[in-house]
Amino acid sequence: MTKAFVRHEPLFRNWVKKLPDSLSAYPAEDKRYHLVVSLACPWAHRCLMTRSLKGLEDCISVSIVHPVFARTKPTSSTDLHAGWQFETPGNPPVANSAGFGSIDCDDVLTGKPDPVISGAIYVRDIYERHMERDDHERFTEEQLATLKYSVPILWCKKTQKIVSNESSEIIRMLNDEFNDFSKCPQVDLFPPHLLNQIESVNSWVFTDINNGVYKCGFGKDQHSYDEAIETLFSSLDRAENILSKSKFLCGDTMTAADIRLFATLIRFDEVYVVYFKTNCKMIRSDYPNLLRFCSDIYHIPEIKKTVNMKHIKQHYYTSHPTLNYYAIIPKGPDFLKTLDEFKANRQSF
Ligand SMILES: N[C@@H](CCC(=O)N[C@@H](CS)C(=O)NCC(=O)O)C(=O)O
Repeated sequence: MTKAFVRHEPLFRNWVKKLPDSLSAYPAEDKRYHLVVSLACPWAHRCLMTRSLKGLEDCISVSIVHPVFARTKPTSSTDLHAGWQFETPGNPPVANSAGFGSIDCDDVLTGKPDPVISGAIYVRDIYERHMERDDHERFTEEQLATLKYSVPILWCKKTQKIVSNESSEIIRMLNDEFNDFSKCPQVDLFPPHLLNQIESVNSWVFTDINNGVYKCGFGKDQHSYDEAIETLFSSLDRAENILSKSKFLCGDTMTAADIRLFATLIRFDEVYVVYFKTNCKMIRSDYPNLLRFCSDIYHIPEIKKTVNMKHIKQHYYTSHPTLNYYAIIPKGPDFLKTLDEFKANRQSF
């Protein structure tokens, strides 16, 4: 059996469609849909960035989970699953699933139980709620056995079901289908003339970089790591080269391809270099064009408000006891300060 990290296929792949195209169960409507996210998760972050850029905050509500994975059946002696939990601001700090660390319940959390999906204490509860309805019939035993209780989730308040748990499809829906309710319908992260180019960039950025860092971090043998790290850095070099010639990955316009790369790069120096052992080069010292790209995107106000480095570090460094048993969170290197300094230095010329 392979010891390489294998990402599980998401199981919920329904589409929200705008009226009048929509004969589907999920027509685009104001305030009908809800996102469940972690501010730490790069896949959820794509959705938050798209929601913010499109001005969909009033249309699509959000629940924010606590950054630390917890036992989701804490009274069971056989079910040791650990995953996302909801928490209430001001509650006592939370330890990791091995009992170490002390992570505060800060003000950005949206409450336990979740105020929108009533009774949900864990993200797992949302999946189980959905499964209790009729849908599990269409999943195979194997799919159910490997089901991940992942975020992001796009939830339908009307049917009380999961619409989608695939971020690449959620961002497409948020971009295309909600323009009637968007404060910025003119923002288009998938402009028609760039669609082929976006898809072609996404294919290697996803495999080698977005997922590539996870392959480095979660592979279970040297060979898997060695392969993943080679591919990761040759693709980062490739992105660096593209961004030495153009502002964004597909030219002068920021597209979904940039949002997807940014979600990994903003976590790179703070987390992946240490935690996933991706330490051949750092963005801040070795990749001037990736650094410039990160600074440009981070300083867009709609993006900046979606970046929560505290949750990012708290989540990764405490949630996998096999990687960091005592849940100690490293102090450096303050990548956001580097981005602010980069911007200030550029402006002073
Ligand atoms: N295909 C999913 C993947 C999402 C994903 O992997 N989310 C991680 C957090 S970064 C998760 O929720 N993992 C739950 C777990 O490992 O139990 C997407 O892109 O939406």
